[in-house]
Amino acid sequence: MSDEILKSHRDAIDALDAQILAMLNQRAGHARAIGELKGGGLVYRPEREAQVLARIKQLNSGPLPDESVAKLFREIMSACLSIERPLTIAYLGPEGTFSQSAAIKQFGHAAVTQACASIDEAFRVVEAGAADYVVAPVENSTEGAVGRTLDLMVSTPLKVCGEVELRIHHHLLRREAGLAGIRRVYSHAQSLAQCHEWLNDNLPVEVERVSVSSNAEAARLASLDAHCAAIAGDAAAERFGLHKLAENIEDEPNNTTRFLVLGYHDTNASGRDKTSLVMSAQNKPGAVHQLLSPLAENGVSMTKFESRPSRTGLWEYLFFVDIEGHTSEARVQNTLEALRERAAFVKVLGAYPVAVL
Ligand SMILES: O=C(O)C(=O)C[C@]1(C(=O)O)C=C[C@@H](O)C=C1
Repeated sequence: MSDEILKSHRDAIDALDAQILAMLNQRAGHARAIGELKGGGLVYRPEREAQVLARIKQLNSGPLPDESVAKLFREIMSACLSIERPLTIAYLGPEGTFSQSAAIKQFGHAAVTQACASIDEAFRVVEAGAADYVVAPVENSTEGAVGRTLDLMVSTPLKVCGEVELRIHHHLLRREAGLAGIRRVYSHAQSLAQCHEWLNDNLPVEVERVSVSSNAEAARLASLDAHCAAIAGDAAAERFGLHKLAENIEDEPNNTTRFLVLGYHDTNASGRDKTSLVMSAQNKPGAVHQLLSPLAENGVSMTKFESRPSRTGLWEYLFFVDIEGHTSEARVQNTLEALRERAAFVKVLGAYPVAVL
């Protein structure tokens, strides 16, 4: 490669960087002006963010992949929003958990993330106004529903205003560089289960598997003892400065966790939305079928159905249902009206944009 050609490309990059910088600040100036128009009210607009990201992906003609440009714009909006007002996001800690990664995926790095000891506490700090939003895991593609989040959603005054899908990649992490001498592997019970085959195939049988409260806690423990390893994700590896001895060791390659974002407000329609509901049905034959028939009658598709025993009455069930569409649409309103006539209890948990990233 000739030095001259290299220099000409770097000069071009310098010139473009100066333009990009000037444009970013122009964009931030508009965001600040919008912030002033909002007059100290609601600054975070998930429907607008979803539209911005979807449009960027559509406009993109490469060579950068759609996902990369969307991630860059995620961070640009995060920085713009933080000059309107910085947001605080509560999540199930400690630092380095997948919940924290989900919070950053949704709000970008300019948001302040606040680790909480439990999902209950994360809801409570937002309900009490000590944080703006909570990001809580609701289901995993291999392990199923997160019951505690579902239970909390039944009674919280908070509304769902977004969803985040996070691919879960587990790595074997350790302070030392090689596999030799590992006596114990720490991880959350779910992650040990999700990497069961890999552990059987790659570590001696005498290596003890110890379940702890979170993957981040596992990484912390592994960082203290040269004979221990942890199974955890990238954020925990970074947080505790551990080597990745083996990457993506989950047995199921499409392992994904879905998180919900909840805050104290409703969200306008973005054009591609979902509505989450919880309702009760009587425990008698055909009750569920009868309850759900208004969906088909109004041409509304169901994207999720999860049943859970109600904690109020024996043999009564709650049904968590996600439907396509927003509560401002007539077909969704008609469906809700019909559901309210049939079910003893219906609560709209929130209407929000379908995940774009
Ligand atoms: O459009 C707005 O309401 C803005 O505040 C601007 C902006 C952006 O940077 O594009 C920032 C934050 C909002 O959550 C949505 C979009």
